[in-house]
This record gives sequence, C-alpha cells and structure tokens, in this order.
Amino acid sequence: MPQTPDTGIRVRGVSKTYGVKRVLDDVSFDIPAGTVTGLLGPNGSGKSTAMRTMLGLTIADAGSTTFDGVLFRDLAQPGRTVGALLDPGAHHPGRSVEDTLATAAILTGSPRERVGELIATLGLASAARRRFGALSLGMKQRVALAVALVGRPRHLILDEPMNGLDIETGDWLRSTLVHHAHTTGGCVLVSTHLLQELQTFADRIVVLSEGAIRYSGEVGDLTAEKNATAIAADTDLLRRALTTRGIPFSVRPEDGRFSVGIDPRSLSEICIADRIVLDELAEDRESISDLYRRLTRGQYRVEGDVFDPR
Ligand SMILES: Nc1ncnc2c1ncn2[C@@H]1O[C@H](COP(=O)(O)OP(=O)(O)OP(=O)(O)O)[C@@H](O)[C@H]1O
Repeated sequence: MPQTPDTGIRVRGVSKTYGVKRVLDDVSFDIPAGTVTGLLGPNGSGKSTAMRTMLGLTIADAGSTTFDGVLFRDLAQPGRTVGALLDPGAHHPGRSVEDTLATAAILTGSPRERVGELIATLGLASAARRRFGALSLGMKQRVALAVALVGRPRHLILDEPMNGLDIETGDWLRSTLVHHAHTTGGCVLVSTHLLQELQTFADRIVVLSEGAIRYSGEVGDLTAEKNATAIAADTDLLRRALTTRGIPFSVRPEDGRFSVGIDPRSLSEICIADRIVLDELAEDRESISDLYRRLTRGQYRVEGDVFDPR
C-alpha cells in the first residue's frame, strides 16, 4: 500500500500517570495504512490505556494520536473513521441486541439496513431480540464487534477482540481484519495475549511492558531477529556494560550464559570497547515467544506453586 506522510495512525509521545503510577511512558508507534498491528503486553502493561488515550476516552498527560493526520476530536465523522471495541460488556444490559445496533447505527449516521446485515454476518439472528445483559460472553463479544463495524470505519481499534469467540468466529474475524486492512488501506490495531495467533495474521507487532514500548516493527523482522549468546570471563562486567547502554539481556543461572538483544557483531564491539573477555560468543535465533518473554520479563510474573500444601 503506498504511504504518504499523513496516512495511517500515529501515536506520539503519549504519557499517562494515575496517582504516582506512570501507566504510559512516552509511548510512540505507527500503524501504517493498510496493515494489521498487534499490541502485545502482560496484564497491566498499559494496552487498554493506550487504546483509550488514542480515542480521547482517557485524557493523556502528554502526546497525541492522529488518524490520517487528524486528531480524534477533530474528525468530521469519528464513527465512520474509527471503529472501536474496548469493553464488550459496556452496553445497556436491558436493551435488545437489535436496539443496541440500531442505536449505534444512528450515532454513526449509518443506514438502518446495516443492522440486519451485521446481525446476519455475525450469526446474531437467534439473539436479535434478547437483552444484551442476558447474553453469553462470546455473544456479547459478537455484538460489541458489530457495534465497532456498524459505521464501516476506515480504522479499527480492538481490545482483545478474540476473547470468548468460538474457533469459527475467530477465524472469520482474523480474515475479515486482514482483508479490510489490505484491500481498503485502513489500519487495524488488535490487542491480544495470543502471541502465536498474532503471528499468523498481523503485519506488525508493538510490545508494551510497564507502560513503555519494547519493540515496534514487522512481524517478519521479529522472527528473524538475530541475538547473541555469550559467556563472559567476568559476568558483572558484561552485565554493567549492557545495563548502562540500555540493552535488554537475560542470564541463565545454571551456567551464566547471557542472551542479549543485539547481534553478535554489535556485542563483540561493545566487549572490545569495554575490554571484556568472552569465553564464548554465538548467534541465537530466538522465537517470537522467547523474545516476548525477554522484553516483558518481570512485570507481574507468576511463579511458585499455589497448591503447595505447606
Ligand atoms: N482509571 C484508572 N485509575 C487508576 N489506575 C488505572 C486506571 N486505568 C488503568 N489503571 C492502571 O493502569 C495500568 C495499566 O492498565 P491497562 O488496563 O491499560 O493494562 P492492560 O495492558 O490493558 O492490562 P490487561 O492485559 O490486564 O487488560 C494498571 O496498573 C491499571 O491498574
């Protein structure tokens, strides 16, 4: 898809603090026109807050988001420009599915026929007259998706849209999102915890941890990433050299082997500059899951045995 400077979604320098907690720290990333971008991060890393600030639902302390060069608040037809699914439960529990969609159609200036169309496409016919509050999680998710799609928006921002969907509906959603982005030039941003799944349909990935961007780029580049593994004669020296340069790394406790987020040549250059002796230096092509774990390590990590009878 041809790019011009003002197409796509651009998030620039967004920060948000709640009390003393910095939830987003100078977050910047692009969703180029015609791409699906996955937003990944552990629980509480700031994904939903980032999406909410993009839409002006949470006011950021600093920074901005533009849609084809325009701030959300300045969009002439916001409902036609950006469709969002943030909280699938956030619809009136007493309203029927049909009325929920009809209200969304009015708010986005969409024709009434769009409601019937979405009810059919999303398999909601048997639930059309049921109260939203009485639906199962998966059916609520389908309704929330229909609401996001009602205005035929150019861009989509979807917070964990696969949650609760059955396999067939999940497949339909993935192919619909890819088709939309690749054929219309719109942008799709999807947050999920399903890393392997994202690898099958996203063009780009943004990794958030503790409110900061740890990676932003093509899915292909991520899987092809070449990292270095090394064993240093003096572990503390290498640890210090990497820490002061802000280079992510982990150390295997059993043998002190470093896994470093740069290629072997760059690591070798650092070691020469800092006069660090290496006993071993090798290339380690890591999987997307390994990289993700390394980038987000430490934030709300779960460990230990909760069934320990002690
Ligand atoms: N309105 C709020 N007031 C205070 N703290 C908030 C508020 N909204 C979010 N937070 C905090 O901001 C941090 C990020 O939350 P957020 O919901 O954005 O994370 P997330 O990555 O979407 O998490 P999850 O994967 O669990 O949905 C959390 O520590 C959360 O408690």
